[in-house]
Amino acid sequence: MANHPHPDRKVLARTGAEVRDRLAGDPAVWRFPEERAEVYVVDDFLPASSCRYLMRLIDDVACPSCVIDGKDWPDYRTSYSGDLDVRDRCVSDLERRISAVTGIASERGEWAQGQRYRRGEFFGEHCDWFDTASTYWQHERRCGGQRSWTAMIYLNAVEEGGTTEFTRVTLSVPPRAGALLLWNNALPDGTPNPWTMHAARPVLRGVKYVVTKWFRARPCQ
Ligand SMILES: O=C(O)CCC(=O)C(=O)O
Ligand SMILES: [Fe+2]
Repeated sequence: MANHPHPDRKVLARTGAEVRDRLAGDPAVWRFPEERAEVYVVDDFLPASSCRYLMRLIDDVACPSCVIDGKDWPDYRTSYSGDLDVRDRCVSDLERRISAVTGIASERGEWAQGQRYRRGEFFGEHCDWFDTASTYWQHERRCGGQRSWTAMIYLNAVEEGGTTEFTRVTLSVPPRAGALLLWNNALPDGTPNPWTMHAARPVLRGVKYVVTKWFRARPCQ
């Protein structure tokens, strides 16, 4: 299997179809009109009180963000971030809400990560799926494998900047408090989707808070 270029292809294709069907049947979910990438939004996903609480929690746990292979990528992700403890009631409620929409059990995801961008901070262009030719893959393949879907919740609106931009398709998403942004990192056949390349543009005025949950092909906690 290690020699296969797309080791989790079958399960990612199946997960993609299951989640796609589920989202199509949910009137609260809206898909961006873009064939090449499956990107969805759910407005008013999280109540304002939870957003406020999670922003304070992120302030408590946030440390300078890292990227996989971070030493090769200085100044690529300048935000602050930290894992959110699922023993917190608000965090577990958020995890439950994400699983209710996607149908994916939270154990098939990494720990939810809170992220804060202050003025000038950003996350450079990247895809969330793993490069299976890299050395870090030897670790990731044993703990959950390839990334499947990404769920990201905006906790606040930003005065200026801080959009999430899918750079290979014409799609720019401004932060809206309580909105969930969801996308499939795989193509329908389960291989990595290069059209999901995205970036968090620099915050120009205000502060931006998000929570990200990256799902995997297999349980990883
Ligand atoms: O903050 C954003 O808008 C994007 C964050 C992101 O790309 C990620 O968490 O993988
Ligand atoms: Fe990302």
